Amino acid sequence: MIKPAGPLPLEKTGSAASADASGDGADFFETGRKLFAKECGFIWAAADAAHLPPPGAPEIAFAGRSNVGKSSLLNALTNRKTLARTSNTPGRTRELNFFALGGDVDACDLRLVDMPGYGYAAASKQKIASWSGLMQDFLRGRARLLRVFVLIDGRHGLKPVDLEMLDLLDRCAASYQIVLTKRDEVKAAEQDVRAASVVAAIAKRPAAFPQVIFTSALTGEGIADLRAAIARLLAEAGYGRAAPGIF
Ligand SMILES: Nc1nc2c(ncn2[C@@H]2O[C@H](COP(=O)(O)OP(=O)(O)OP(=O)(O)O)[C@@H](O)[C@H]2O)c(=O)[nH]1
Ligand SMILES: [Mg+2]
Repeated sequence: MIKPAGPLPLEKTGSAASADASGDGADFFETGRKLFAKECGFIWAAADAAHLPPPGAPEIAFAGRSNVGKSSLLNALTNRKTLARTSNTPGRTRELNFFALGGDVDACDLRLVDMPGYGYAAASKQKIASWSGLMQDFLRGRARLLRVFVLIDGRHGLKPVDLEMLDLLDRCAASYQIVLTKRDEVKAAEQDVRAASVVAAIAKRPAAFPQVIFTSALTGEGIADLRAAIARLLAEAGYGRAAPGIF
């Protein structure tokens, strides 16, 4: 990937994601496609740490500034229009929303967590404090949280408030990976430059995965790459192919 490769066909942009992790010729694009073709449904909402779902399936979470496109990306990944509620109004998603892929709350292949956005200008101090508390409790307490995908607006790159989020993730030792969004709004000539500057900016961060994926929920660019990266992550964590029958 996961480094975007401009005009190349999508499947070719994902060479790193599709590379064989275990020496047996695994095709993570195909595994990812199959995984995300499964049924997916909303299973849980948590407005505070006391009401998180009991641990079970592996989890990945999507974080990012308000309006960056978290809910839209979740819909694109799962090929649904209205799984997660999207909005033009920043701050729409106010709780941690859990979705189950390929099962229900008790048993599924993967839980997807849509996180409330940060950097919402109109948010009160009290709201910001409760958001930070919820984030910390969630990030520190989830043994099966495999990775947090931090969405960054591809038109702007990393903002100070994004760096604060990365600091929090580093402090919580929560593995994270940057996903650039709204690729359709960025000129082809600027895409590689934007991705390279983000890769350079996170190079020394302890919990950061060093590769970046550039996506568009609108055109679908990069979505197959992201699915492949997730399939690979699951396999490397011992789920999926390592546990026959899961997917
Ligand atoms: N052009 C373009 N617009 C997008 C893309 N993804 C999301 N958007 C738009 O960005 C706005 C915000 O999208 P959401 O998915 O609701 O953003 P969010 O990050 O979930 O926002 P909060 O829940 O408020 O934190 C909507 O108007 C979307 O249509 C994209 O890939 N390309
Ligand atoms: Mg949202």
